[in-house]
Parts: sequence; structure tokens; C-alpha cells
Amino acid sequence: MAASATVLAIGTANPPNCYYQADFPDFYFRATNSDHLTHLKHKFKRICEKSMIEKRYLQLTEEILKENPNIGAYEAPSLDVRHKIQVNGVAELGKEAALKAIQEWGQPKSKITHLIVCCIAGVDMPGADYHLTKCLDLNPSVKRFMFYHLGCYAGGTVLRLAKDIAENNKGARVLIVCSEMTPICFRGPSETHIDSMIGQAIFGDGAAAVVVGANPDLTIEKPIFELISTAQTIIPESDGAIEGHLLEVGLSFKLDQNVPTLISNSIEACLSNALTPLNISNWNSLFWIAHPGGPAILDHVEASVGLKKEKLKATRQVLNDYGNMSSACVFFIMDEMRKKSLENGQATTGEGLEWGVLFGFEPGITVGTVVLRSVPIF
Ligand SMILES: CC(=O)CC(=O)SCCNC(=O)CCNC(=O)[C@H](O)C(C)(C)COP(=O)(O)OP(=O)(O)OC[C@H]1O[C@@H](n2cnc3c(N)ncnc32)[C@H](O)[C@@H]1OP(=O)(O)O
Repeated sequence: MAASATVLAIGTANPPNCYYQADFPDFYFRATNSDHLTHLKHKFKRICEKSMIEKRYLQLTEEILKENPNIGAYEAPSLDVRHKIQVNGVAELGKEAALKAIQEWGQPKSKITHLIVCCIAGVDMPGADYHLTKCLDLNPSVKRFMFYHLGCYAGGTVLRLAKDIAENNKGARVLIVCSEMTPICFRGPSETHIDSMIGQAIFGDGAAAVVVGANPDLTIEKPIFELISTAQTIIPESDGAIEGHLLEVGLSFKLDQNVPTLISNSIEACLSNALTPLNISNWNSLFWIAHPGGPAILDHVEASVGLKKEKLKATRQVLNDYGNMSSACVFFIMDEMRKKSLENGQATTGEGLEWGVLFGFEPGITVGTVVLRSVPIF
């Protein structure tokens, strides 16, 4: 095995409350006391129907919303209560995912040398990295990195950092935890802020954890994907297309209607930059792990680079089963892909293919790219 960093284990977790998309408009309008806005409810139903999501998991329940009506208002001071729910929530969900990853890795926690934690919500001091170190009983001297408020490209960002750490610190084993929760941005509907309603229709809660290390000891460790190279870029002329502002009323999202076009217009250049060094120019020869921002983005990407339908199968499956869980999504897709590859008797963890690409994107619009190499399945 080459010296590139490898993903050695993956764990995922979701809150227990499962919401079926078919029932969500009724729940959302009832729980936010908005049933009288019938025109908006019809529009929200249309958006949910087109979301290509079957179900999502959310920490918020009708009970919590009844007890804290300001969370369900469109615009009411509610940061304190949202914060209270999330500071513990992100650490607890992250812990569940981390324990699963550590269990799969099969090595003692004391071997974890670095911890990278990433979440949009729950900004606090000390941060979720501190709480996870404590509640996972990691070495108190574990080297910690905390990323708050990045958004969906962060899956690529944390892999880039983990790769650099693992390849430049002999024996390093890096635990990444991405824990994403939506109470920070849940709010009632508004006629003048349809893109906020799109967020309510697509975002879900979930956490993912992975262990990354270079030069794995193949007698006790089992690589899943190799991390070959990483890149990040800002899409031209995309200023302000995706924004998130943390306000007294919670996190307020702006999603321009041309986001799918902006992303799909830039994808070819990102692929060329990442894969020309490997002499790869046939995008259908790759396995794909694309952050599922929304079905329109996936459709536009497919069309713009001529992808065959099956290329985004794992991505679409995760969108269908969990919605858009921001930075955690790409790790759910990695997990789905390696499991399906095994189940289907394919030769590698990447649907039988050798090379793959991982994409994340976020406010900026920033695109993060990671070139992956699969591992043979014996
Ligand atoms: C959290 C992060 O950090 C990063 C992220 O992932 S950000 C999230 C990025 N995702 C997106 O921007 C969502 C991309 N959009 C989509 O996937 C799809 O447009 C969708 C699921 C929302 C709707 O599906 P669609 O096939 O496009 O349906 P379409 O009929 O065009 O749109 C449904 C309605 O929503 C409206 N709409 C769609 N996108 C909109 C937008 N960005 N702003 C306002 N309205 C919008 C349409 O005008 C339409 O309204 P009517 O029914 O009244 O005509």
C-alpha cells in the first residue's frame, strides 16, 4: 500500500425521529402554526415532492416546537434556545458515529493522535472537539481541530486536513467527526423567503465519523479508500449565491435559484484540474461521491459532464434516505458505496472501479474535490 492516507473506518448516526417526506408538509405547517397559509403549503408540497427525498431524521419534535414556539416562527429571537439544544446535540450525535467508526477500526482509542470536528451549529467554548475528547475518553493530549459554520464542502476540507496530518506525522491516526443538526435553521414558512423553505424541505440531521491514517498495518487495519489528492476553489461569479447568516432568529439561508447552474458549469474544470495528473478524462470511468445539495444540482452535474445515471446511485440513495446532512453526507455516501460494492460482489470498494472523485460545495460558492482510489475487496 502506498504512503497516501487511507480511510480506515466509517461510522454514521442519526437522531431517532424519522420524518417521511410525504407527511412533512402537514407536520411543518401544523407545527409552525401556519396551516392558514394554504398557497405556501401547496408550494412547499410541490418542493417536497420534487426533492427526491423519501425520509429524513430530525432532532426537533412537535413537542420541542410547542415548548419553544419561537423556533417555529419565521422570525423571532430564538438563538438562546436553539443553541442550548445543539451544544449537547452535536456532541452526542457525533459520539454515536465516532464509537461506531472506532469499533470498526478495532484499535484502542489511545492510538488516536488527532481529532478533527466539524459542525455548522453549536458554536461554543470549549467546543465540540473538547466535549468529544471527554465523552469518547480520548487521550487528553489528542491534537484537536475545530471547524464551526463551514457547511457542506467541509467533508472535503476535513479530509484534506486529515490527509496532510496523516502523511506528515509518523503513526498518526486521525478521527474526523462531522455532526450536523438543523435546529439552528428550522423556521416557519415565509412568502418572501422561498429559499428558506427549500432548506426546510431538504436538510436533515446526521453525523459521520471516519478514522484516517497512512501506512496502515494490514495485519490489524483494513483500508477502505485511499486519499490521493485534494483541492478547493471558488466558483467564478458565484458571490452571494449560497449564504448563511447567524442571526438572533437562527441561521438564515440564501440559496439562489441558479445554484445548480453555477455548480454544474464549474464541474468540468474541477474534474480536469484534479484528474489530468492521473491522465483521466473519462468521467464515467470514475466512481462518484457528490454532496447531494438537492436533486436539481445532481441533474445539472450529470447533464453537464455526460454522466451515466448509475454514477450518482450511491449519492441519490443517501439523498433519498437522509436528505442533505451538510458535511456528513459525503461520508454516508462512502459508507453506502463500500457496503453496496461488497454486497454486489464487486472487485473494489468503489463499485469495482479504481479511481473516484468526491465533491462538496458550500457558501462562496466553494467547491472541495478529493481524488480517491478504491481498495480491492477479497
Ligand atoms: C447547507 C450547505 O452548506 C450547502 C448546501 O447543500 S446548500 C443547498 C443547495 N441546494 C439547493 O440550492 C437546492 C437546489 N434545488 C433543487 O434541488 C430543486 O430545485 C428543488 C428540489 C428545490 C425543487 O425541484 P425542481 O425540480 O427544481 O422543481 P421546480 O418546480 O423547479 O421548483 C419548485 C418550486 O420551488 C421554486 N424554487 C426552486 N428553487 C428555488 C430557489 N433557490 N429560490 C426560490 N424558489 C425556488 C420554484 O420556482 C418552484 O416554484 P413553483 O412551484 O411555484 O413554480
